[in-house]
Amino acid sequence: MKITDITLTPIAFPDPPLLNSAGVHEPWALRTIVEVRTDDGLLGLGETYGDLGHLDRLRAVVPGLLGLDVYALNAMHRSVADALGGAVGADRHGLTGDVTPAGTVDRVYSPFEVACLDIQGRAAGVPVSDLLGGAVRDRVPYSAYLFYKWAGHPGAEPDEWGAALDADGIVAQARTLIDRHGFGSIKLKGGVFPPEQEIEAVHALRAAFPGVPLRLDPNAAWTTETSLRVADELAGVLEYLEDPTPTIAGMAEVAARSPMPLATNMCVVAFEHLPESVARDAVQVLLSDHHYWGGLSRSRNLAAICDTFGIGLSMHSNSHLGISLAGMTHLAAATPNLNYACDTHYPWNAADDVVLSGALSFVDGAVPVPTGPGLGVELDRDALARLAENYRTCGITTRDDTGYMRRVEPGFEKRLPRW
Ligand SMILES: O=C([O-])[C@@H](O)[C@@H](O)[C@H](O)[C@@H](O)C(=O)[O-]
Ligand SMILES: [Mg+2]
Repeated sequence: MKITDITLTPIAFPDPPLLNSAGVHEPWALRTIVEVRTDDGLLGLGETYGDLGHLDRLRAVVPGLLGLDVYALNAMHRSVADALGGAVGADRHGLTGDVTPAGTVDRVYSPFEVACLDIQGRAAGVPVSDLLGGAVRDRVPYSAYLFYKWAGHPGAEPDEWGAALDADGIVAQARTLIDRHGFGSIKLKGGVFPPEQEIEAVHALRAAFPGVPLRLDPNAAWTTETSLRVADELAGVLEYLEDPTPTIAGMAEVAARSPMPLATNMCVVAFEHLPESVARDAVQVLLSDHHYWGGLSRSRNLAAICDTFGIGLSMHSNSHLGISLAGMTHLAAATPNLNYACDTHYPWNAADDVVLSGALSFVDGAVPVPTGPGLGVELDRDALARLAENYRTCGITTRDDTGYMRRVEPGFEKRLPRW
């Protein structure tokens, strides 16, 4: 089954003004939809970042992939590495740490690997989870991913979610997400307000949702001292504290005295970061993400490393649509040691999905693992055309949370740590 054609379609879909330590989400989120076709007429799908630099790198590797067999994943990885020639992608799409040349290869390779696994599954008549070793669960739990947010984008009408700028707003947002989707655990994106306010919000969540596992993620907004103070105040309340402070060294310092496990999707984001992190016991829970850990198979390698070193495994997300959610769900289903509910931004963006509805849904806070061949999702061609037109007209080519925030608050600085 040789690859005969690859189509890359950059898309944009509406995104609410979600706040984080870097700034605020712009009105449009970008992705790239990857379609891989074979000589026997099969089609496989992938989804990845849409930032222009990444899109250019995707385009640059396509010629080397044409003609390869969809089973030749090692050759594909090699071909991507050769075509990139050591290039490093500057990461502007959101708080996922330092990008290295090897990490850049993994980011660019990922959507092609997913598309080839989709094709392999379709050819064999089995779901992608079977290709990854077989599902060990038939439903994948996700967490309610809460964000401080404005009522709407500046100059626009309030959106359906309304404002969440204090503890009451955060509890109300959690209630909406849990009522709609049944989530059984909660993650709060922090790093937006001084730590005291975010501690208050976590306590309010604990009071409103007793027994529900809680996480807080300030995306490296705190010094090590502040991190330890917050950790002490939230001892027994959080299941883990995510990226309180920058760097492996900083995380190790906090981890040595923290009463709860520390998690990351910022200081360990490529295989070459693992030896130091393991040696210093900087991170007790790793957030995997097939979009930058090199696709689904290499994410399973990561899971094996975590298993070996006794590191817990969770899953990270950025703004995404259904092809990504399908990939995340197959991977989580086939990863025995993925023992935390996964993150997903999907509820914030699902209204504008690019796949036909029906294949993916949240039932009691979990996505039932698709059982159809491949990823189990089909492209909605009308939606793809609409979202591609959004991309052409929205005026955004690279995610820039900080620049957008500065237009509203000219003095805003992305300073990590800030408190
Ligand atoms: O979407 C966001 O604003 C998040 O802050 C995202 O960019 C992060 O990468 C992410 O979700 C995280 O867990 O750090
Ligand atoms: Mg995080």
